[in-house]
Amino acid sequence: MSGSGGDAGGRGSAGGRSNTGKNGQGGSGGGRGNGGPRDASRRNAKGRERNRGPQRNFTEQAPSQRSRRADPARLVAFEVLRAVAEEDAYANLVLPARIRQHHLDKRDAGFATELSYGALRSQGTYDAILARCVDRPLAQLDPAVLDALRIGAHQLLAMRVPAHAALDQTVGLARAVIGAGPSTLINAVLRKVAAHPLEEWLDLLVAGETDETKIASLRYAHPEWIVRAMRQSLVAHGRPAAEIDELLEADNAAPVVNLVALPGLGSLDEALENGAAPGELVEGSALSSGGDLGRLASVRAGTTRVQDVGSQLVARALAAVDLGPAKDGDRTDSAPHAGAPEAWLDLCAGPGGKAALLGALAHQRGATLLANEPAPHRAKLVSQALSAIPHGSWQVRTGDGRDVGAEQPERYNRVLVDVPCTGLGALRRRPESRWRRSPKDIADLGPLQRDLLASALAAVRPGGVVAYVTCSPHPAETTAVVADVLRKRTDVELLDAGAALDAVSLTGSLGAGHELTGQLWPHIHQTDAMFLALIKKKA
Ligand SMILES: C[S@@+](CC[C@H](N)C(=O)[O-])C[C@H]1O[C@@H](n2cnc3c(N)ncnc32)[C@H](O)[C@@H]1O
Repeated sequence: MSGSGGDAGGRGSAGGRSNTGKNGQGGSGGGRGNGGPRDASRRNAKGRERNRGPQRNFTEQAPSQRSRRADPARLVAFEVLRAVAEEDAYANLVLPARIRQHHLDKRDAGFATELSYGALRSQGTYDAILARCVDRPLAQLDPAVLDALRIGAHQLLAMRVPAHAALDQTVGLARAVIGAGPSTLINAVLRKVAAHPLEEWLDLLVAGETDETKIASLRYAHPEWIVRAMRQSLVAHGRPAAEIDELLEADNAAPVVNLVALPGLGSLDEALENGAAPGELVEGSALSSGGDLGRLASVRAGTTRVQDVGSQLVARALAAVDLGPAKDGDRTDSAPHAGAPEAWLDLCAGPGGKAALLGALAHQRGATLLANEPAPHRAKLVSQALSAIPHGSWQVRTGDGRDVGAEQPERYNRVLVDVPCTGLGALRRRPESRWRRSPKDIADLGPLQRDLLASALAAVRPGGVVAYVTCSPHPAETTAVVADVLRKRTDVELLDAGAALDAVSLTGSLGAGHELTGQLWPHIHQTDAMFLALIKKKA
């Protein structure tokens, strides 16, 4: 047996399998030869370290006799886990900073990414395994020790790191940054973890369990309430509950990096010449080949941007709605006169991904875009995102979107309201978020989501359209919000959002529609689980 990580570099059924190669971030297999920090001799082309021997040859040295040096890539992963736990940091923000700070090369950066993301994503499953290997409740462990154990567990169970290297290096890391005492415990516990490969551990954990939610929670490393929420979401949007395993598994895969060329401004040529593949779902998109995107001139210029295809589809669907010819009867006191260029509004714009695409589309059509965002630092990001689009066709407003409807009634032809949500549809991107969120977040966000949609409906002119968007498929954030707000009004109607998504897709049949709303899925469309409702205000 080649160690539990023998083939685990990639797939498997349990949460947190590493998918290093998939997004091109490569993962150095990290294991450094026989554990020496700079021995890359065993790494393959993707930087993974092969687990050569059939045996798990652990060193017989006592932890106290081993290296006190922390391998920089493992140190970065450890620091990321610590920052997430202690400072409520976001891994995707803190990781690049630590990689720079420790001057990691590309392979080590890939390894640190795989290790930190994997250990965070699969935390629930690893904790269940560790609980069987520690003689006290995990809550009684020093949190730093627990994070070191999670890092060790991920190397042993889900990466192509030889068991002896995973063990020696994790113990060395613990000695260097926590102390000699805990390293003995870490050594003993990780030896127990290494006794079974991941699949065997999962079988042990679920043995005798009949509750499907608990089983899926352990197998796919999601909190039980999210398993239930996602199953409920599938059914609410007309998909079989049986897809839950595929959906949860998709959450554990590293998301592909998609590019968008801003219409009329950007080009994908350079990206395609550098190995990117043309996007298959929506025009003007490409699948990045990974690596440093900053080397592409159009990315540096901001005319080609990283953006999930789901986001591209919903923005394009809003822009493509046929509003028919403007009529004089559409006019209100505050509305632009008939025949005037269209006015578009992005009510919740930060950090500006969809605003950039909408801004470019608006510019192409001679329309203008107002991008609103209340958080000043995020409003700045919106301005940066829009800066590649000729000035004069867009503006940024820093303020509460709930006020816009009253301040600027019936002014806009097209309004995007991409509301703050739980992000349950984008768990792939935020490895720690599934463990941070709680059902209370859904309840807490509900009033704001309804108020923002009401403000958007007040701001749209008769004959205009509002796109209500979330990156969560949860019915409490999607269909229930739309139903509640629409129930009170007779002046609006739902357009067929599934058909609108099809109309802007290259395939023409995404299968995302259900009862006039649209829902994209990671396991079906390889996008974030974006929800779209298109609401037209009657003329
Ligand atoms: C889901 S994000 C929008 C993502 C954005 N559309 C994009 O594609 O980059 C929601 C945004 O709503 C903002 N927000 C929060 N409260 C708001 C409010 N009261 N009015 C308007 N926007 C708000 C958040 O700061 C956040 O930037």
